[in-house]
Amino acid sequence: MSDNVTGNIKTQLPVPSNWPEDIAYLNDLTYSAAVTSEQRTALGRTTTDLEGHARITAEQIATTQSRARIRIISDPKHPAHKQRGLFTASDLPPDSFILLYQGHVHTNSLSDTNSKSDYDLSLDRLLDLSVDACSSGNESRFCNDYRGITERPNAEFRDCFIQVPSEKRAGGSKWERRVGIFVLSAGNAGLRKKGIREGEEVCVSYGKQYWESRKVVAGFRKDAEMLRVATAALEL
Ligand SMILES: C[S@@+](CC[C@H](N)C(=O)[O-])C[C@H]1O[C@@H](n2cnc3c(N)ncnc32)[C@H](O)[C@@H]1O
Repeated sequence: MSDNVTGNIKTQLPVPSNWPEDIAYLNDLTYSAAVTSEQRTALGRTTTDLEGHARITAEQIATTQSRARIRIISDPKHPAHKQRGLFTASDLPPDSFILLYQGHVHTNSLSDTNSKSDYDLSLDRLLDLSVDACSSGNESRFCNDYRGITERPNAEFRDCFIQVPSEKRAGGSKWERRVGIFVLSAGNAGLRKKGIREGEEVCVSYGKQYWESRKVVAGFRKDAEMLRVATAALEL
C-alpha cells in the first residue's frame, strides 16, 4: 500500500473556526445502511477508468484548510447575511482543487432522503446516490450560490477520485468516486485567468432547479422568508 493510500484514510483535519456546534465535522464520507455493497463497489474504479477526472492526492486533502475557510457573513447586503460562507485562504489558480464535498452518502429513495436538507448533492446519477451534508460535513457545505453575491460563479462541483485501500485490488488500493469543489477554468477568452484571490468568497451555481424546488418547499412550509430568497435568486 502506498503512503498516499494510508494518508487519505488517516487525514484528520482539526475542526475549523466558525464551525457550528450542532453539525459533526467529517474527514470522509459516511454511508447510509441502504447503500448496497454493489453500489459501494461501483463507486470504486481501476486506474484505467479515471480518464478526464482529477485524482486528488492525500497531500491535497491534508492541506484543505490552507485553501478554504468558513466565515460568518456580516455584510447586510449579502443575501446570506448572518449565515456562513466559504472563502479562500490563499490565491487559487484556474482549475485548482479546493476541497472535497463530505457528507452522508444515501440512496435517492424517498425513505433514505432528507427532503428538508439544503445540503444534498448528487454523487452518481447512474448509481442513484447523493451526498447530504445537512447534519455532518466539512467546510464545503458552506459554499453559497453566486446569485446576488457575484456576477458569475468562480467555482464548480466536479467529479474526482481519491485513492483508498482495498484488500481485493491488485496493489492494495483502488480509486473511489468523490465530488469536489474546483476553481473554474480560465475560459477560452481567459476572463477567469486570475482564478480566485485570497479572501474571496467561493461561489458555485446551484442551478435554477435548486431555487425552483426551494420555492415549492417554501410554499408547503408557508415560509415567507424562504420564498423571498428563492424568488430573488431566480430573478437574477
Ligand atoms: C448549502 S447552504 C450554503 C451555506 C449556508 N449559507 C449556511 O450558512 O449554512 C445553502 C443555503 O444557503 C443559503 N444561500 C446560499 N446561496 C445563497 C444566495 N445566493 N442567496 C441567498 N441565500 C443563499 C440558502 O439559505 C441556501 O438554502
